[in-house]
Amino acid sequence: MTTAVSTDRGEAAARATDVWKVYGSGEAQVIALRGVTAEFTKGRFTAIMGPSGSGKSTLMHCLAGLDYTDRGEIHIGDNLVTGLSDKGLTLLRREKVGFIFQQFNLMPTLTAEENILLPLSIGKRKPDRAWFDQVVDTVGLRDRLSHKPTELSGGQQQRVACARALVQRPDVIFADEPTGNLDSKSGTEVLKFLRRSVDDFGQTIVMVTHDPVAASYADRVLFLADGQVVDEMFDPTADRVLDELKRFDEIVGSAQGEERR
Ligand SMILES: Nc1ncnc2c1ncn2[C@@H]1O[C@H](COP(=O)(O)OP(=O)(O)OP(=O)(O)O)[C@@H](O)[C@H]1O
Repeated sequence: MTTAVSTDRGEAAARATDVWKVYGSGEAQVIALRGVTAEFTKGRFTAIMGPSGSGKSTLMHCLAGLDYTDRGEIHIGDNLVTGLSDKGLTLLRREKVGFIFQQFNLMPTLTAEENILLPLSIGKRKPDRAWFDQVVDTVGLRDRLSHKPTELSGGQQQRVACARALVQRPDVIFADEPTGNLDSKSGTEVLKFLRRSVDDFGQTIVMVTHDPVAASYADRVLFLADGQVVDEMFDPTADRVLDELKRFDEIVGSAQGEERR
């Protein structure tokens, strides 16, 4: 497979340039990213897909300043992420980036409202009440704001996490398998919300997923294999994504067969 350099039109909200990431050393060494170059355009929804171990989470963690790169550059907007101190990274994550995780990651002792406002309170920023109301109404949580996470369904908890990410108006929201723990109805609600936040509010979203249906909500899918960007697809449908993933399986399968011979 050749390394495809990913390009997209418009201003980049996040960008990786020739990023390498190596875990471990010697025999245990794993090259998780091999020179990844990719742009994530402002106001667009991008899904990252690829086989297990292809480097999707590593790429997302490097983009979001949750992990260090070994080589190459990461930008969030005009900010160079690579080279920032721990303090600089903490500030950047707090002010520029929103996260949605598969496990929701809500604070159990706080109400839904307190969870949604937590990133703002940590950053000592005042909530814009009108915007808070709009976000809460969009995710349909108005009558659940005083509930603690244990009093909410999985889908409702993930909608709290979505609202928490959106309320701070980050440059980019990174979502790691946001529907992985949800039944298909709740998953659809979350995906529709993510789509709406792009269409109605101009939010930029980067989402790692294994699910072709989830990927079909994106504007574009970036395919990784063996730590490299190998393809991209605009205006994806679940069927086209599935076909592409099957094609990768065949290529990877035949490459492994060659190696064994
Ligand atoms: N902390 C770590 N230490 C050592 N190796 C790691 C670490 N994190 C990831 N890896 C390795 O790096 C490679 C890429 O992992 P990564 O989690 O990014 O893949 P992925 O595409 O997200 O996989 P999955 O779909 O299974 O979540 C894998 O071979 C993985 O085993």
